[in-house]
Amino acid sequence: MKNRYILLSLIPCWLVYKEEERHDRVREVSPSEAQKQKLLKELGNRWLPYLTPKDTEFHQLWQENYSKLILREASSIPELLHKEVQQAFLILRKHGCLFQDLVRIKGKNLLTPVSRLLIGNPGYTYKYLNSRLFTVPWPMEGSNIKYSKDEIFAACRAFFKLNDYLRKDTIQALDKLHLIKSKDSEDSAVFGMVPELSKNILNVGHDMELKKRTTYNLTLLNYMDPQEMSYLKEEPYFGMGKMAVSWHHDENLVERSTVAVYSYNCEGPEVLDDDELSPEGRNPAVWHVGLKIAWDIKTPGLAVPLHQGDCYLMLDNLNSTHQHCVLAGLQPRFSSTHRVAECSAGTLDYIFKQCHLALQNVKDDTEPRTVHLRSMESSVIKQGEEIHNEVEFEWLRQFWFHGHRYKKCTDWWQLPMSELEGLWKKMECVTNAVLDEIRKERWPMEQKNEIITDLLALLTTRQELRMEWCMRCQSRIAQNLPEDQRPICWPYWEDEDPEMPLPFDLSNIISELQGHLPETKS
Ligand SMILES: O=C(O)CCC(=O)C(=O)O
Ligand SMILES: [Fe+2]
Repeated sequence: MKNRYILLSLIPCWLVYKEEERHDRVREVSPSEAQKQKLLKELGNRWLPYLTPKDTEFHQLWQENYSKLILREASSIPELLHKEVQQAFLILRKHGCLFQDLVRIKGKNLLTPVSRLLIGNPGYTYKYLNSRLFTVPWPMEGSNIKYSKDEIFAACRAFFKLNDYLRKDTIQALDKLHLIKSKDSEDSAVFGMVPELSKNILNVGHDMELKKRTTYNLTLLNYMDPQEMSYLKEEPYFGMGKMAVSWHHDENLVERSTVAVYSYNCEGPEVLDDDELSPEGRNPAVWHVGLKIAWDIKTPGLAVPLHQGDCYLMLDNLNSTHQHCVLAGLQPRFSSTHRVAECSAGTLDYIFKQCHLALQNVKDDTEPRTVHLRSMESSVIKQGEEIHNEVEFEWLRQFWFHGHRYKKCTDWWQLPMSELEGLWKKMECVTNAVLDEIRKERWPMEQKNEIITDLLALLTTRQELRMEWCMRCQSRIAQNLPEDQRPICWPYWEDEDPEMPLPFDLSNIISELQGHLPETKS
């Protein structure tokens, strides 16, 4: 592991240039980007209107257009919970557990202004802006997790408690707004009395739906000290001032699930008197959450000030119909954003199952490097190679891209990651075995062509993604990160590596496969 940096520097630079060219060619303006540019041009130097609590129509606008945004003022939340949570934020900052993410947006590598940490169910991950974050596990019942420090354990426990509090609170809020309709009441109106049994079944459906949308499985913590940021983007449509997080919808969430946010700005010198500072618009000294309706320029935007310990809930489909942003104040500020991440392909259980599925095609009783395949059925080969790509690019490379950051809090991921690497290595042997079989004459033409066509597509993707990950790791912005966070391009190996049956660079194999296909197909 130690010599990874050395290996990385040996990646031939022509590979890098090739990849840059590819990106230039494929980089194009997405429709939403084009629409955004058009809108900004139309606006010229005018701003769209937005309201703050100083405006008389503020509450009416909120009720009419932003009713699924719920604010819970700090005073409504138990004092002890505030204490534990705020302490937890400070501990995590003290131990350097929050990191700026090197994300990829429209082919560009960018460092997020806010520093983040994902805490949640053991083995869960959350993907945003092409980066998969891995949870520092919170201590759920029955889990036995080792933390690097007792204080970090206490911090994770505090966010687990907060999560439970916010879950219960969210259920109450949804009930109050009748946002999860009881099927029971709808149906009984139509059919008269519902027999007890079917009533129970309907209630079960209702409860499941409620659970699905409120059982937060992780929280993404944010932290930023505006004084440390030399540059923050200006909010472009309304003139709301400096943004810590630009307009966005939260990604990868269960449909219609709530996002619950706890906001904690460190107290500083008393914030300047509101009206004196800015007779119009929001107070730039105070942190706010900004909301707007997506694709709507008629409805004014909303800027809601957030004071120490305030929480807000984005209920039901608010996250998809509206966008939100975070407007910076002057003091450092933390937030804990509790989400129901869509995890059908995002848990360790899931990826292990996938790997075992792929490796069902290997006969058990063989020595490590030479594997014997059970089937050369094209669908079986294809599935195996797809999973090979999935574990390599969605798990191993994503994990090592974050360097050693996870070790700061816990060694929880080390063992599963090395197990996954072992399974992936076996899949390298499978690909090698498939290639060996193809080189033999005995396969019917049609079956062979089918396998080669699928394999070619999947190996081309593998090659392209390997180059892309090398580029991401080698970018200047990545290399300038502090040592413990610096991306590691892993897995990586040299051609002569006796443990690896195939080269890292698949160009020659791809050319060979192209040569196997009949003229018309190549
Ligand atoms: O900090 C906040 O209030 C919200 C942050 C946010 O929108 C996000 O992390 O997605
Ligand atoms: Fe968000």
